[in-house]
Amino acid sequence: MALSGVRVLELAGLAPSPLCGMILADFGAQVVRVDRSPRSAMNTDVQGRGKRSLAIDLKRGPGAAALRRLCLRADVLVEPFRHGVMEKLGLGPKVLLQENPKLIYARLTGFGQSGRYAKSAGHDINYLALSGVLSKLGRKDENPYAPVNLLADFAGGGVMCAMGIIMALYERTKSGKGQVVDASMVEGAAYLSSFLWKSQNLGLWNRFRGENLLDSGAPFYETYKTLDGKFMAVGAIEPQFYEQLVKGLELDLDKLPSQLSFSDWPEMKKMFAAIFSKKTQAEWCRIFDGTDACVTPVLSLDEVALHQHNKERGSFIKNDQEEISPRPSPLLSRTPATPSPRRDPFIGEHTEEILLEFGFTKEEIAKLHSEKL
Ligand SMILES: C[C@H](CCC[C@H](C)C(=O)SCCNC(=O)CCNC(=O)[C@H](O)C(C)(C)COP(=O)(O)OP(=O)(O)OC[C@H]1O[C@@H](n2cnc3c(N)ncnc32)[C@H](O)[C@@H]1OP(=O)(O)O)[C@H]1CC[C@H]2[C@@H]3[C@H](O)C[C@@H]4C[C@H](O)CC[C@]4(C)[C@H]3C[C@H](O)[C@]12C
Repeated sequence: MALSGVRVLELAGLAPSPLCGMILADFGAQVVRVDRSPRSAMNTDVQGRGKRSLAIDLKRGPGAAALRRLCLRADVLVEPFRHGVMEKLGLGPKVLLQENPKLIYARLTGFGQSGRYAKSAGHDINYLALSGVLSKLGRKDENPYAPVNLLADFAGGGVMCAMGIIMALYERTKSGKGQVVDASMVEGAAYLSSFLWKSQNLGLWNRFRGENLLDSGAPFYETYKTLDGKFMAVGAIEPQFYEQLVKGLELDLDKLPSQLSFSDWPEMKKMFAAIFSKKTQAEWCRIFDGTDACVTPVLSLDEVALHQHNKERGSFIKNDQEEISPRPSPLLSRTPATPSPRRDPFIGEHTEEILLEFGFTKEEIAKLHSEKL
């Protein structure tokens, strides 16, 4: 796999860094999640696929020293704590990069390693708010709406951090040197929304929230409820696709206001909603499947793996515990990801095995155990 042979130490975090570690593991990296001792923490990492777990108390000297030893043989360290925590543990980048100059030291935070909020707590919604993106999300006359914790935690955090790590790994093949990856979720969310910034002068966003082309303002870029209480997603932006949407709705294009007549959008949305409410989701699929009307069923998590298109591509996979989840993406033709089918690791499940692999003797391991580290 693309990342075979890459050794990653992922210090256990809440949600973003576990996704980063899982992506690296799915594409072949050996990921060791460094957990707090089993006695004190409940495992909340639901993205533990393909990882092994080592539990060690970093707050005590020998525990931090053990992590420093592990870092000597690691390619990547991912730390999910607020700014300054690792320095407090004596595990900051100055120390670890001094001891292993090839180490890629990834720091996944909400606000970054500098700036007045660097030491503040926060969650996805806070980062999304500070990025400016949240101000653009939500329906007309409603409060801004954060789409679960997908945009800052995962897209702007876990995925962006994994990308930074992989870029640093590639750069290291030329320079032979590691570096610090300062992944701020505020900046990650802002960066992935560059389109919002760059398209300001295209007239896409110059109306209030929820009144624009792509933010539920337009009748042809919206979801509509069907007779059976499900939904259809409509994305017929271009005139040639919009024409097929209108045909599928059995409307006469010539009798409708112009597609881009903003002032008519609210009335057109009501008309479309009334029409969509007359048929079931399955009936609308029979009308629109195979056309370029850009109309698709809004599938639940229970339905996605059964949808013909997703089945044909194998877009969703099952592990040994019969749990369904998305197949890693993107699909590399020659070296695809092979996600582990095994259950996620228990906290500390592989402590001894990992320490042995990283050069600790059985006596040293016994000592760490005896000192309850
Ligand atoms: C599932 C819920 C989360 C959903 C995602 C949510 C929406 C997010 O946005 S997650 C993104 C959060 N932000 C970041 O990750 C940015 C960077 N990180 C931070 O800013 C901070 O880490 C923080 C704000 C997230 C948390 O701050 P905190 O003060 O807790 O920690 P830090 O300052 O970073 O310091 C870490 C300290 O830990 C010490 N440490 C670390 N490793 C070790 C070790 N191996 N040994 C010893 N010590 C270690 C380190 O030294 C630091 O110590 P000091 O502080 O003394 O310096 C989940 C959201 C809330 C969860 C629930 C909640 O936690 C309560 C229960 C907890 C229980 O254990 C499990 C069940 C819970 C109900 C739990 C369930 C879910 O996980 C949540 C709902």
